[in-house]
Amino acid sequence: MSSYKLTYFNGRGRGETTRLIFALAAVQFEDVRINLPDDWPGTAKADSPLGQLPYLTIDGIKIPQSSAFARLVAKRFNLAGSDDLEQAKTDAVVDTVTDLQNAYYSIAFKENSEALVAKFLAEDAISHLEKIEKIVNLYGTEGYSVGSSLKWSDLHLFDVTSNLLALNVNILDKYPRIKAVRRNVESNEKINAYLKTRPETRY
Ligand SMILES: N[C@@H](CCC(=O)N[C@@H](CS)C(=O)NCC(=O)O)C(=O)O
Repeated sequence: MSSYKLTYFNGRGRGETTRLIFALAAVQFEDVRINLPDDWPGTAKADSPLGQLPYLTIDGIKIPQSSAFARLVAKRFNLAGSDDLEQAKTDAVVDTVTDLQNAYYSIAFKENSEALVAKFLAEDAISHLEKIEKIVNLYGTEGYSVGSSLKWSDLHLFDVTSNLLALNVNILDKYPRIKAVRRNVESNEKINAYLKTRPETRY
């Protein structure tokens, strides 16, 4: 059995999808949370492979880039798709969700950004949500983004759309497929238990 250590800031951010994969697979991992500003940059930055977080240390080997290591872990625990075609569909959903994640991060940390956030919610976020609804409709069944079992794409969708719901509780009302995936993820027993005990953070 491999050992896993996730190093990230004390937030959900680009680390939470992997935490959710571990929770769903019921796999133990070390959850190292770097505190800002005290512990960053300093030695934590120097220790990271690319001067960024997150990274995952697997049996002593550090892997940067959140999608790369989330995909690896998902593959190991059968949450990445059952054949290469289903894996590609799952990756396509993940990438479509990551486009939204990147757009969200481009506005989330700006100071005095009320106007920017309002514009994002009215325009950019909607355009991304429409694409996500479309691809989930294309590849998934009710409650699943791909096929008919939970995959890491569902977990990624769940976490990233939570950021939008925190800004506008009604933002998903026009996206029934996205909402069904969220309900399915949230009602999973292992995920539900994890959500109740994880640290509460804004992002
Ligand atoms: N493509 C990378 C992006 C990593 C990234 O942008 N990390 C940010 C936090 S989410 C970071 O480390 N910022 C601090 C810094 O660059 O000093 C990934 O997905 O892991």
